[in-house]
Parts: sequence; C-alpha cells; structure tokens
Amino acid sequence: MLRRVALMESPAAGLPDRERLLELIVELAVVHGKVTLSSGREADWYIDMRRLTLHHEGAPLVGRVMRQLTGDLRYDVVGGLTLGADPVATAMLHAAAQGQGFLDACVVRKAGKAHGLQRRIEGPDVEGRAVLVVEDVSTTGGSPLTAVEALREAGAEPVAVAVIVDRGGRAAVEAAGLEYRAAYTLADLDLA
Ligand SMILES: O=P(O)(O)OC[C@H]1O[C@H](OP(=O)(O)OP(=O)(O)O)[C@H](O)[C@@H]1O
Ligand SMILES: O=C(O)c1cc(=O)[nH]c(=O)[nH]1
Repeated sequence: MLRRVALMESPAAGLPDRERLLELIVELAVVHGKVTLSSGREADWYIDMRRLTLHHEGAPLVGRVMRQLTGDLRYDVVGGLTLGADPVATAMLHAAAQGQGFLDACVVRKAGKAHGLQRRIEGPDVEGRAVLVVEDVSTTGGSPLTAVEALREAGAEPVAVAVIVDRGGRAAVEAAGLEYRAAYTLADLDLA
C-alpha cells in the first residue's frame, strides 16, 4: 500500500501525479499564436504535447496518469495513430511493467508500409486482442478514429479511446460508438 501511494506522487515536485502533469502541460506544451491544425482549421493556440510526452519528467507521469484513467478497462494492447500516440502508448507500457500484469504497445501507421513486411500496425500482433486507442490531444477525433478503423481491419477489438487532453474530439468518438476518456479538458488548462 505504501509503495502504491509513492508511485502516485511525482517525486520531483511532491505533488500528486495528476496535478504535476497538469502543471507540466501548461508549462511545456501550451503555445499561444496562430497555427493551422491537422484538420486544416486555424487556431490561436496549440498544445504541442510532444514537448511533454518526450520529456524526462513528463513521460513517466503520462504513463501513470493514463493507466489510472483507464484502470477499470480491460485491454492488453495500447496504441494509436503515429506520431502523437506513440510516446503515450510506450509510457503506459512502461508504467504497466512497473506494476502488475503486462501491456503491449502498437503503432498505427498513417499509411501502410510499401516495403519490408508491409504492415500498417507495428508491434506484437493485435489480431483478436483488446486494444486501448490513445492520443496525446484530440481536436476532431479523426486521428483516433483512423486508428480504430485500421485496428479493426487487422482483427483487433478497440475497447475505448483515451486522450491526455480533450480539445473537442469527444463527440465524434462517442458518435462512432466508442467510450471516450480524457485526463484533462480545456477548462483544466484555462483554455475553454
Ligand atoms: O483530433 P484530430 O483532429 O485528429 O487532431 C489531433 C491530432 O493532431 C496532432 O497530430 P498531427 O495530425 O499534427 O500529426 P503528428 O501526430 O504526426 O504530429 C495530434 O497528435 C493528434 O493526433
Ligand atoms: O488539432 C490539431 O492538429 C492539434 C491541436 C493541438 O492543440 N495540438 C496538436 O498537436 N494538434
């Protein structure tokens, strides 16, 4: 029990994981200024989650917070559309490896590879397995839904979509009949 409490706190700041991760997102990832989003839409701010998910303190926190967010779901593979999803999935794999049980990760390519084994989904085989689809930030929900489609084509069963920050993807994912979980909303980041 003592060990579990210790794992849920960020040693660097002495804060609970969820609070420290939120601090880091605001500090490292939120950028104000004109940007074009993946969907082609214009926006006045951007959340560059790669600055967080590839950060020495951010990555382990991402793994623990996302595992806590999805602790009641049954899945044994985690992954999503490359590139944003990749460090989220591997952080969760490492968090799981430090606890009980196991978790494999996968990477869904944006397009199938033309050489080598020509796989669209990289990593251990996902056929017949329950997969949690993840994202760093979700705006239209298009990226996780592309991953869901590719995983189904490969014979996997996507069980839910989990994102670190929801920028608006919930409606599309839920309309596609999938459960959607977000660790933080725009209100948490004072961006709503
Ligand atoms: O909800 P959506 O409208 O799909 O937008 C969000 C996506 O945008 C970003 O990735 P991006 O498309 O910039 O590509 P990258 O992961 O290769 O950086 C982000 O990592 C999400 O995957
Ligand atoms: O919609 C996007 O493309 C997008 C928004 C955002 O805040 N961050 C990001 O990486 N992508």
